[in-house]
Amino acid sequence: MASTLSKLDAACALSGARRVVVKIGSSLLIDAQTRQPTRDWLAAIARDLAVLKSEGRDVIVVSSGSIALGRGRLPGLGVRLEDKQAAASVGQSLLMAAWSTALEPHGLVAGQVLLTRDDTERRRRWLNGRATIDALLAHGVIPIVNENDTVATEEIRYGDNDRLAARTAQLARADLLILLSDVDGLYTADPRRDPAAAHLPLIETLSPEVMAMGGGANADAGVGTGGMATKLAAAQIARSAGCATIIASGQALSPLTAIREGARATLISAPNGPMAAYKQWIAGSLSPAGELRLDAGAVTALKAGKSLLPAGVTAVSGDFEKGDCVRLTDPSGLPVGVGLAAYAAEDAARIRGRRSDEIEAILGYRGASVLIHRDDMVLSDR
Ligand SMILES: Nc1ncnc2c1ncn2[C@@H]1O[C@H](COP(=O)(O)OP(=O)(O)O)[C@@H](O)[C@H]1O
Ligand SMILES: N[C@@H](CCC(=O)OP(=O)(O)O)C(=O)O
Repeated sequence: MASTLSKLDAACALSGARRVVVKIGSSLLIDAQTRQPTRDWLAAIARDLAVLKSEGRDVIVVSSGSIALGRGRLPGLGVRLEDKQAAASVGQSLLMAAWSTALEPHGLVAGQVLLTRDDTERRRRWLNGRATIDALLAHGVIPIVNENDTVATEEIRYGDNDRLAARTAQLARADLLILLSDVDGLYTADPRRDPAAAHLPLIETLSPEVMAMGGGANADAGVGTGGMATKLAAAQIARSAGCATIIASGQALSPLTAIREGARATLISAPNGPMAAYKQWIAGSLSPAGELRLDAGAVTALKAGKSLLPAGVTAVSGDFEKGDCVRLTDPSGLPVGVGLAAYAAEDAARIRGRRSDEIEAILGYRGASVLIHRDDMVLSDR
């Protein structure tokens, strides 16, 4: 009975998702013997992705494989950091070529996105990354994301693509993250070591007991980059961003179709949607670094669900960067809400009270047409 429920749950989560991030590890994409892309598997997953796109869903792929492909092309490379980075440099273009070839028969275009940890942890860069991904999706492109291994050193790495995928899901405000693995979900213990381990179809709380089932970090030293523990850590990041996670096997051809058809998998649900989680984060975890005083017209517009235009701002105070949280106040100084500024304090002060079409002439560059986008704003309940 439990497995029937699991089939419905993972399948339903996929049918209901609006924006999906699919993480694909090197072992699925690259043949261990030939060190070439697994063309049949890629062709099949491209078909799966095309189906999701044709249903109107946004799809983002997080693809590993650059280092393995680069090593295949430059077999003489050693194991030093710079050798790995050289492998990534050569392999990343091979990886993108493989993706473009696989997606082309479906009329789909692949867009390369290389991220380092700073891109999702520093809000200024985070806003830029989000805008790029949104623009790619708006043009029907499938972003193919990987870590920027050529420049990322240990201190600035995500470390594994499971976590990178969760951060990408958070950045893109996806509602579903699919981690394709060599195992069909989470078990009560490592099924390779404990044949009595039971499959868990649905996880609603990532309790310490559940987290412990993945073992410690690098529990499976020598196999990938950390086994189930990194997948659970990724699911936890996704969940706190309002994004559910499916852990499923990617070993057969067309694994996404298999999930749709009820293949066994684990669904880790998320209680709130991504937008609610994002707004909770803005309202609850960030301390405002400055203040924008609004005129009465702007206050009315915000309450009607509009974004904040520079024209409605009468004063700017504090020292904030683009992407920082700022307090919004009405003409008498009473709180209206908080939001993430699309301009730093200095530029905000220069464009306050001015029309959006004057911004470029005033600042000398074309930035956002609003000072705070409505999605990046939380109004006080008054
Ligand atoms: N509780 C668990 N449930 C399922 N798999 C587990 C568990 N604990 C450890 N594992 C191991 O994690 C492996 C999947 O992690 P990994 O090899 O990193 O996957 P991938 O290469 O697909 O990213 C499984 O093959 C399994 O041996
Ligand atoms: N960014 C690296 C992969 C990192 C990683 O987590 O790999 P994997 O365990 O195969 O998902 C690469 O492209 O080779």
